[in-house]
Amino acid sequence: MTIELRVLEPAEWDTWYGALELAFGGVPETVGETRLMRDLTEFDRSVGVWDGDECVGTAGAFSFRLSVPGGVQVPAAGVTMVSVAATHRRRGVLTSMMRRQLDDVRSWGEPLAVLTASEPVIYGRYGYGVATEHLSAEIDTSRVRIAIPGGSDEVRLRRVKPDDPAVRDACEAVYAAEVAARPGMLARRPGWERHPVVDAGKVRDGMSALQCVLAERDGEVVGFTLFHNKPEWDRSGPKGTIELRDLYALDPVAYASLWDFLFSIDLTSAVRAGNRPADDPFQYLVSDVRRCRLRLRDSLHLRPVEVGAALEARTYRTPVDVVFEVTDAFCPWNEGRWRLSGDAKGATCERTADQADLALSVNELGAAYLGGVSLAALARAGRVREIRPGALSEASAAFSSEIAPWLPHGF
Ligand SMILES: CC(=O)SCCNC(=O)CCNC(=O)[C@H](O)C(C)(C)COP(=O)(O)OP(=O)(O)OC[C@H]1O[C@@H](n2cnc3c(N)ncnc32)[C@H](O)[C@@H]1OP(=O)(O)O
Repeated sequence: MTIELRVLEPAEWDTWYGALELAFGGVPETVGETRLMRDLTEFDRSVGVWDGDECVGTAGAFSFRLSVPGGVQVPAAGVTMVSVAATHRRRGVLTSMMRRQLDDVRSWGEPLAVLTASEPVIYGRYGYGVATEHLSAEIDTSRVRIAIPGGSDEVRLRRVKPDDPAVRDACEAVYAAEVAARPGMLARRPGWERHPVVDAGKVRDGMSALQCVLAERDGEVVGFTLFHNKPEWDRSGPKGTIELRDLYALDPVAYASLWDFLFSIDLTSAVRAGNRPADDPFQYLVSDVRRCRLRLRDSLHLRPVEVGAALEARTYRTPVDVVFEVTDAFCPWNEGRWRLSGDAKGATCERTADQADLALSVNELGAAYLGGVSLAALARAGRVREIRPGALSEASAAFSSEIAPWLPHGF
């Protein structure tokens, strides 16, 4: 039987998605999740690998716009729904899909490809670097208190229905303000506003349906939180947990007020947060950071598909003029020397025959791209080589970001 890789047809979606679910263990998603993924699938950007009429490989790409340092939203392929059947693994099926996909992304003119990995070991070979981390926390709210800056009396907290269209609009406006400020976030495309409120099967684990509380000042929505409550009891009494899904606010007072609300819900003694920015301010407001059990994990993996266009698309915190010698075995069109000249206003990045100042692979460029991983730290790990003395600290300062890059949700 011949193996065929081809673009996905809408009529094939159920079989294709069934193959994906099976590769992830075979536990079906909720109806809401499946419907959302069906609606969000971009068929002409998805491929299936077929062994006869059996789907043995899946991969898709969303046409995202990713916020980068400087606030520009850059076209980026959001690599998603990647799987290979257990019967066909380790025969190069994934590599064939990644080859096709990166060639496609290049032809679509998107300078970046991004993904979240089921296992971080998979994607380095295709040129991805870990560009963002996320912070998780398990906070003992029976012991930990949160400090609220003055002015909280002006913030009104109001419980609302999370899927009310007016509520969604107000929350999306708060989200959009954050996208402009923080690299790594995705500008919302039509349909994606359903993502934060889709029923993700948490209810099965004994959790409440999604709950939403708005923070308002003078009648304007200035923040919101989405969460589940998981009530539990033992012989000494209640010990429920708040499972945080989202929390955004436009100012520090609204932000702290929402956290304080979550900390003080009766019959609960813990807040669990699975995906917060690495520099989330709550860490600096709590009375006992050790009892917050903080942990960092890799999140967004980023690949410059066109090195020149990618480096030109962002701005640089301090002036920079360096020549990179780039290696890229999987996408050799990026190999060679590139001169990057830029500052906080803009940048150019062009091929050059000049001497190289720094040598690195495309993985390190991807890791450093959003400003969350420093080139200097990568050099100390032996992954960036300084050729011209001074070039490392110049480039490292220029690439850095004042605010930690963060991807708030998977895709
Ligand atoms: C963006 C996303 O959607 S992430 C989700 C990824 N999907 C999953 O995790 C679902 C379960 N796993 C799978 O479906 C498959 O095992 C995949 C997709 C991870 C790998 O597919 P395969 O077709 O087996 O990969 P392929 O044969 O092309 O492997 C290429 C190389 O990567 C290595 N590799 C692939 N997957 C893994 C892994 N999970 N762990 C370690 N090495 C791996 C292979 O050993 C091979 O190495 P080599 O070139 O040195 O021989």
